Amino acid sequence: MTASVTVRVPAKVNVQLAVGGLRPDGFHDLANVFLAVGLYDEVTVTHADGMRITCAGPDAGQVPLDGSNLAARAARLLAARYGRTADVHIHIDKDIPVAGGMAGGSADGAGALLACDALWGTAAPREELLEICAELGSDVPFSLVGGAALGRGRGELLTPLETAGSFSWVFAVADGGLSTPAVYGECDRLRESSGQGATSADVPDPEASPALLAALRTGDAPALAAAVTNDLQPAALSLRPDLAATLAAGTQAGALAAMVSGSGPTTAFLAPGPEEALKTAELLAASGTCRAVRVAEGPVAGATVVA
Ligand SMILES: C[C@](O)(CO)[C@H](O)COP(=O)(O)OP(=O)(O)OC[C@H]1O[C@@H](n2ccc(N)nc2=O)[C@H](O)[C@@H]1O
Ligand SMILES: Nc1ncnc2c1ncn2[C@@H]1O[C@H](COP(=O)(O)OP(=O)(O)OP(=O)(O)O)[C@@H](O)[C@H]1O
Repeated sequence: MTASVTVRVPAKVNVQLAVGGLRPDGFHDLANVFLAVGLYDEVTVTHADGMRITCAGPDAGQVPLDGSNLAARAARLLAARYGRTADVHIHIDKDIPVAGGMAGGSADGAGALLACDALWGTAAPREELLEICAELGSDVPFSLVGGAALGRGRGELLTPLETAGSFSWVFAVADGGLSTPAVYGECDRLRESSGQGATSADVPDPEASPALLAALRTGDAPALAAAVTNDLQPAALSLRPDLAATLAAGTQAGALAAMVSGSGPTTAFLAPGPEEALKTAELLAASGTCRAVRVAEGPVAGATVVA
């Protein structure tokens, strides 16, 4: 019997996040262009009597260790489908910022699912794993597949995207987090207060930008920088006006593009290459406008069994 399984799962950045109108089910239709980047959580599962969750890492204190943890929910959903109990110790080595708009919880959900599938020998078909991921959250299917992909629907319906080469990113981690529903809610509020209306009847269908997809396909960082957009950025800035100073500091530090990562408050900066990314990271750290700075390349592979 396998004693333990470890799965490594990357963070994501949204290079385009086009947000459609509020749907009757409370979600928004998206054209969500995901890129997996090389900041990783590691999820290790071991047989146990009952379920137990532990977490290590600088942000570990902010991670729930009860049944609400996405990793615990993933294990329970898989166990229920295969008529077994989720008797497992889940340990999360957390390096992805918590509540930072980089899909850290989603990464742990996808990681625990893949790890339990290997530990228990359930060998669930890929389609079934993706279904469980979609049940866990809109970002979770992408954490499983990684690379680059266009997410339609609420972000869970994925089409892989062709990319060339690697893009260099700098991430500025902010103090505190932002709640994803609160940021979507603020997006609706801003739309309504501008007289536009916030429902699917008022907002045009979101579409992926052809220029952005071409930039990914050709590995052209300046073209990607010119095409990145995030419809949640005004809402994140409205809730966290201090992020404007971080964005300005990154631009001043030589970034080709500066944007809020997903629902924030992490901000993302595209650099021409890895050397320039290190330089931008140094200057950003010195600017005093963020809590920590990370550099990462993308695209990288999705959830992968490592041991
Ligand atoms: C901001 C992004 O990270 C961009 O990739 C995602 O859209 C959020 O994905 P997530 O964290 O997996 O979100 P979920 O757990 O599915 O949903 C949490 C809440 O976010 C809002 N939500 C999420 C996805 C979506 N397409 N529309 C929404 O309005 C809803 O209020 C929902 O109740
Ligand atoms: N394994 C987990 N790791 C971190 N947070 C978790 C986990 N499971 C549940 N959560 C809850 O989810 C909330 C959001 O955390 P997460 O790190 O996933 O945010 P995020 O990166 O902004 O997500 P996204 O980019 O998908 O919107 C946390 O405040 C926490 O309460």
